[in-house]
Amino acid sequence: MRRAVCPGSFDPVTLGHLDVIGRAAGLFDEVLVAVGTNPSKSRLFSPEERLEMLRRACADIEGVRVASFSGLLTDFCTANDVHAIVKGLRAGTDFDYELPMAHMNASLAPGVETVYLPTSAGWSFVSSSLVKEVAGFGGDISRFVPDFVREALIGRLTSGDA
Ligand SMILES: Cc1cn(CCC(=O)O)c2ccccc12
Repeated sequence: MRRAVCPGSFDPVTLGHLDVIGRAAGLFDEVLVAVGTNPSKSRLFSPEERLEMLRRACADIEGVRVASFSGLLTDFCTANDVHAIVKGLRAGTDFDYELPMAHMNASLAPGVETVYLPTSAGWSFVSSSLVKEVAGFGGDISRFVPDFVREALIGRLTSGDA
């Protein structure tokens, strides 16, 4: 069983994430989409909300499971018999940020490889942060997230809980 992990904060999940997750599912027997629940970072959605949105968004992708993790990603990999970390890259800046982590992870868990998938060109500019910013100014984000995520995001931004 070749199992991979797709880690992220997914605050919230975007269609760019789902593009990479779906392609990773075609490369491995199983893909664990892992939501990082690092308490020191403030997020718009709670870990439970992010997990629920991911589970709904990935429900139709065969071979994908959603989980959460805190602490070291390599510890999650060891505990779940994961052999590869799959990262989506949008631009060179993503690579510059990701490469040191790949070397550190290889040092911490020599049996776990990092695999990069370039996002499809149409999603190269899409990030959770930018989607939240655009939605906050009333912009149309319907092309970048599932409908139920758009509704949840607008609800959160207009409820004053953001
Ligand atoms: C492009 C891209 C960025 N990330 C991290 C995003 C995050 O940390 O929320 C991904 C996670 C899974 C699949 C693709 C991606």
